[in-house]
Amino acid sequence: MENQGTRRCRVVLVPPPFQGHITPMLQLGAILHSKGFSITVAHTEFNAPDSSKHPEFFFLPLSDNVSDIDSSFWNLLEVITAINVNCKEPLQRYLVQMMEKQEPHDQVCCIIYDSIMYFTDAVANHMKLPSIILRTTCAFNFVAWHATPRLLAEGYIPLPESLSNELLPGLHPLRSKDLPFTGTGELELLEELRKIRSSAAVVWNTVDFLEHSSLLQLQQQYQIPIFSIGPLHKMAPALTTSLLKEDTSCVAWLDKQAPNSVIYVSMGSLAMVDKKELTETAWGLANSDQPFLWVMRAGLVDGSDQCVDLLPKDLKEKIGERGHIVKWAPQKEVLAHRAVGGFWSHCGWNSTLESICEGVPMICRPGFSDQKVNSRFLTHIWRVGLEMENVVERRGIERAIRRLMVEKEGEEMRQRANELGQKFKFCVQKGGSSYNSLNDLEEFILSQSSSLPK
Ligand SMILES: O=c1ccn([C@@H]2O[C@H](COP(=O)(O)OP(=O)(O)O[C@H]3O[C@H](CO)[C@@H](O)[C@H](O)[C@H]3O)[C@@H](O)[C@H]2O)c(=O)[nH]1
Repeated sequence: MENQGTRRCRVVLVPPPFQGHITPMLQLGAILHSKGFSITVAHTEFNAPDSSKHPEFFFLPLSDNVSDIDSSFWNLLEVITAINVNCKEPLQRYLVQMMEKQEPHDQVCCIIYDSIMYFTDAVANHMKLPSIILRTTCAFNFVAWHATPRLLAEGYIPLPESLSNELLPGLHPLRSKDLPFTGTGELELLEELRKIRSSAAVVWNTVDFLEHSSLLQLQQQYQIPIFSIGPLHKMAPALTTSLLKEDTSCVAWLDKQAPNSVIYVSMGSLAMVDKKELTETAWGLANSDQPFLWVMRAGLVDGSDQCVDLLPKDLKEKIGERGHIVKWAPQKEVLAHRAVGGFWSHCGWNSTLESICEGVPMICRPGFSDQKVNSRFLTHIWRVGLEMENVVERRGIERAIRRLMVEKEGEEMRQRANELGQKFKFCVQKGGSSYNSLNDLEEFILSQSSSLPK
């Protein structure tokens, strides 16, 4: 179903099938819809968004043939490659059909695709449609990616252990171990992801003041407009984008806790931990004496649907009512709750933005890719997070929780997070940088549409 009304033209969105990417794309769709554009979401059948939650969009399922391959975390590169091969023909076919039937008031005026869905560029070219890329990580992540040829030449990739703590020249504050890639195996995909191809512009889920110099650097490199209109979840009207069912029981539990007392623990939708880390984290939380809310999604430990069953009985008894465990939480609501005073996070970019917006400081336990970059900025530039070292054991965890939740150091981080959160609020308000940039994006899309053949 789709609510038409009087619309300007149609924007086709192409998100990849991952929660951390579908969310910002749907948020962008909701923003553009509120500006009068019609929205089509062309998505894979694998991990498809729930169309019933978005009656204002038209959904176009693309057959991806991913069911034939192992789609587990360990195989993400193969899944991404398969999608880019398999979805091209169906998207092109659907667009041809759509454009043959389109009414003058419902012309497709541009395609916006996530960097991961890079096949879209060829489809847009074939259809003579302008395309725009949506980037869902921080801008600095791409600054680091663009430095790959130099880092390869200087021997920083593949990563020699002896250099892992060394600050990288030209990439302050990253150390070699913070690079968003670890070896040459990922370089081919990286090369695809960092290209801007024939895109007319880039939309970035970031905030200008936070990443001003990175954005300037990328702007010079790309020579096309960059619209930084984040944080998208604050720019968009409220909408549900979860692929998993949210367990809202945690909100009633939070209501019973003291202000700023709860540490929220979540590793996002992809990052995993091993059984030892799960147990050590649980002991650290149990021994910290702080109340905690923990998201143990199915698969957080590889192969386990009920991760809570992996915890020993005596540990569960010690935790008792002080810990509340769910499989998936309404995270934005949780972070905005007065009881939540800290976030133990894998530092995905959405979680990072959501936490800062609510003034919640973090314990940073990055897993892979841009998470390491985000963690470094959170801990060493914005100073709203504590870094968890690689060896995760109960005493270190207990100590980190106390530092964040009880000690002055944590209070100061909370204050800085609050100040950053306030600045974010100004950016999305009338006259703020993201607000203005969105108006520019709107004009830009309309200017692209006026040059299309009628
Ligand atoms: O119980 C939960 C846990 C998470 N979320 C939401 O899920 C999203 C998770 O996104 P993110 O924090 O970015 O983590 P990932 O799911 O790991 O996201 C992938 O995509 C991000 C954006 O490109 C990257 O920054 C990450 O490294 C990559 O793993 C956020 O919006 C959360 O609010 C919930 O709603 N409930």
